[in-house]
Amino acid sequence: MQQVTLNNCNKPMPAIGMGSTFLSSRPGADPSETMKSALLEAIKSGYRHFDTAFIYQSEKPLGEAIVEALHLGLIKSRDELFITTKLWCTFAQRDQIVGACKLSLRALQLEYVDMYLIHHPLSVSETIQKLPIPKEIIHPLDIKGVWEGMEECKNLGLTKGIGVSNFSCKKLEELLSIAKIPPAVNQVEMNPIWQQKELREFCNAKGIHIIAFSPLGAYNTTWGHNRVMECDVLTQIAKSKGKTIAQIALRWIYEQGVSLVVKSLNKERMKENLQIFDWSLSQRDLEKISELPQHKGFTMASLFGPHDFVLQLDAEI
Ligand SMILES: NC(=O)C1=CN([C@@H]2O[C@H](COP(=O)(O)OP(=O)(O)OC[C@H]3O[C@@H](n4cnc5c(N)ncnc54)[C@H](OP(=O)(O)O)[C@@H]3O)[C@@H](O)[C@H]2O)C=CC1
Ligand SMILES: O=C[C@H](O)[C@@H](O)[C@@H](O)[C@H](O)C(=O)O
Repeated sequence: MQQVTLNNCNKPMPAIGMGSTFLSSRPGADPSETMKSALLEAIKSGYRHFDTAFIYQSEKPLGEAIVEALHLGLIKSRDELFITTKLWCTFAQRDQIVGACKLSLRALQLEYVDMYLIHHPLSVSETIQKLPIPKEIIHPLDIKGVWEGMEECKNLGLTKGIGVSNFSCKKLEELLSIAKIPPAVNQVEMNPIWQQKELREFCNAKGIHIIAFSPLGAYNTTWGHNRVMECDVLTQIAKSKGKTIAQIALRWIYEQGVSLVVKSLNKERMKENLQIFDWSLSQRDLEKISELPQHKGFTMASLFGPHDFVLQLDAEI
């Protein structure tokens, strides 16, 4: 698997990771068991990079899958894996970050993660009971305080690297102006239908590596769409190359110098999504993809409610 070198993390990151927002995928199934067996299957299929988050409830099953993988001898040591988790917005305050990271480590049964990300550029001051979230409890992020907490997690050895997610150029500028340790990565929505050209240019210039989430447009999920997987241009390219549409989308992301996290519960599709390294897109294919009409899929407003301040964050990214 191709690996990427990151600015504040001394461990290389595999360019493809397995996502883990699984909850809505199989109605009726025990989510924890479904996740654990899918994650174990992913390790068997060759995945070594895993993307989780406090809010996904997939840290515990991922931890269990890692224990089992060690037991089965699929991996010799935890060090062979690159594990990312994320600080949830209810913990996004200076004095709560180290504790939140330790909570995630306990669920994962790990002594350290490889990457710890601020999940969203906002904070929520109470535990969320139900949606929509009242606007009184959503606040702008105290970037200085929260990033100091992230730096402390790294300095304590709780995480090898630190970064952010869903950060616009504007939010990154703010962060870079105060950071002692600049962020290694920015995990954002990116796929052929939401190409993030401006953000990519900015991040390239600043040495921040982009990780694409929802690289298939979160196809067949409650929060996703079919614009990537049913795109005519991608379908034609896939046919002409004898590849699948998913492979064309993932290869395009990789050719932009971006890593990706893709989620599948299906063994065949897990393997299919890794088969993108021994062929390439032609100049003509790249041109056609660069001309595709753009549509954003994920919005923070869909999660936190259409409050002015959240809509403003969405408009920036
Ligand atoms: N930082 C953030 O705010 C966010 C981070 N993420 C992270 O990114 C990960 C990936 O993004 P996600 O939103 O899950 O969406 P993806 O774009 O990875 O799409 C996942 C969907 O595509 C299907 N799929 C996967 N591979 C194929 C294939 N080869 N052919 C056809 N269908 C396929 C899956 O179904 P099946 O399982 O049946 O194969 C699933 O329904 C998440 O799991 C999460 O870890 C996601 C959203 C926001
Ligand atoms: O409730 C929270 C959502 O499930 C959470 O997962 C989002 O933050 C986002 O869509 C993601 O997948 O990272």
